[in-house]
Amino acid sequence: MKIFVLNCGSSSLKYQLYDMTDEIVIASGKVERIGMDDAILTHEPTGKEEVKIVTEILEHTTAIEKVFEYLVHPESGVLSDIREIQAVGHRVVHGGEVFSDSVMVNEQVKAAIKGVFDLAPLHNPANLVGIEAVESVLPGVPNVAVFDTAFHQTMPKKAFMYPIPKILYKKHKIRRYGFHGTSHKYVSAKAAEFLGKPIEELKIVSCHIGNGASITAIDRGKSVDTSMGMTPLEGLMMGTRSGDLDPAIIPFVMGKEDLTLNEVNSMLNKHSGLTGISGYGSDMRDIEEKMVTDEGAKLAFDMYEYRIRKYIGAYVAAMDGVDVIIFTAGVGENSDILRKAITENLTYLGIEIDQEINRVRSKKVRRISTSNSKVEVLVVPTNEELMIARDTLRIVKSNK
Ligand SMILES: Nc1ncnc2c1ncn2[C@@H]1O[C@H](COP(=O)(O)OP(=O)(O)O)[C@@H](O)[C@H]1O
Ligand SMILES: CC(=O)OP(=O)(O)O
Ligand SMILES: [Mg+2]
Repeated sequence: MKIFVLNCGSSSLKYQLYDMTDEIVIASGKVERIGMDDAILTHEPTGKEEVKIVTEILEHTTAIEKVFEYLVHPESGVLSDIREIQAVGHRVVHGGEVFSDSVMVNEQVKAAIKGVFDLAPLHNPANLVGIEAVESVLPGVPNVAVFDTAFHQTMPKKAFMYPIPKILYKKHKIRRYGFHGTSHKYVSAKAAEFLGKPIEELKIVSCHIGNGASITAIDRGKSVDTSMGMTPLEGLMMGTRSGDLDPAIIPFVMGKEDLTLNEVNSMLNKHSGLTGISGYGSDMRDIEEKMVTDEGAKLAFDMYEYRIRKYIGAYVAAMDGVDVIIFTAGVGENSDILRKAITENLTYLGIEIDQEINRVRSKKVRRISTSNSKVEVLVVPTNEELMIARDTLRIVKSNK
């Protein structure tokens, strides 16, 4: 069965086309910097030459249309007909408390995804656009939704409740949900496999550092706490999101700057984080380049790193120890500078890093800690797409 997987992130879209007979990737690719006039589309047909184009792509719909064009392209295509795709798996960021597992998409599911737009304003709208774009190009082909929130359903109440009047949880489901669950689940399983140990014996701190970023405490295979909350705004400082702050700032700034609720939401989601502090935008590659000479970029980097380090400490405390720390996602996998800055301040955990290995670029799972280190520190490339493809196959089969 050929399964197409779509992962619409806030600023990027990633896709993979699988032949699930042996989980082989027939084509993969991504569109980065969506919303900018120099968006980058990279299409990688297996066994053929990679295509890379830089063009204006302002919306996710346009990005998806372009991807389908390349899938059936006379030279760089891998399908003779787009209808060879038998099922499509979609990453959907927020499932609220409605979904604790992946589901077949129907009108009710779409309404439920829409029902929590407010809770993931940068993501769920993009995810639904993805579903609807596929429905129009591939009518009749089953779509499966795989939720970021599902893995974190194991969090205990003391971790997922907010210390506000309890009635608000009952009335509005205001609680912490957590995100990037598909990724945290995948990399923690990969790490256990790499170390040759059962996951049931490991305490893992998983750092998913991309444009959106979250850290999860995984105790013996189960998510017990995670840095994102009711929405993907809580927790770490991110590309454009503030992460944790004093909630009193919100009414204060609304009064002082005469902002509406929408405006303050947009400020915290789109104009904060690395963008808000550096003035150079959200891309860590730009920050790293500028911070050598620019104070704003340096401060942005230092705050970003410091906040990650504090969360690692918090989750070591939450689990009363740690065996493995994982770095994953766009920044976590690629920025040796950030990994160095974080880990050289974790000496209290007995962590020792081989900086030479840390600098090596690779798409493979690798250990960057030395053999003397008391904690294993790994870089594990995430693969949310493979997890989604597997779930899609499972759901499609069980619905037959
Ligand atoms: N070589 C690199 N060095 C540092 N950061 C990088 C590098 N390559 C990619 N990134 C960072 O990865 C981020 C994207 O991560 P990704 O996990 O794809 O994000 P998302 O899924 O949230 O859109 C970019 O914003 C960029 O900052
Ligand atoms: C939930 C979330 O922040 O996702 P992303 O990292 O793709 O923006
Ligand atoms: Mg992502």
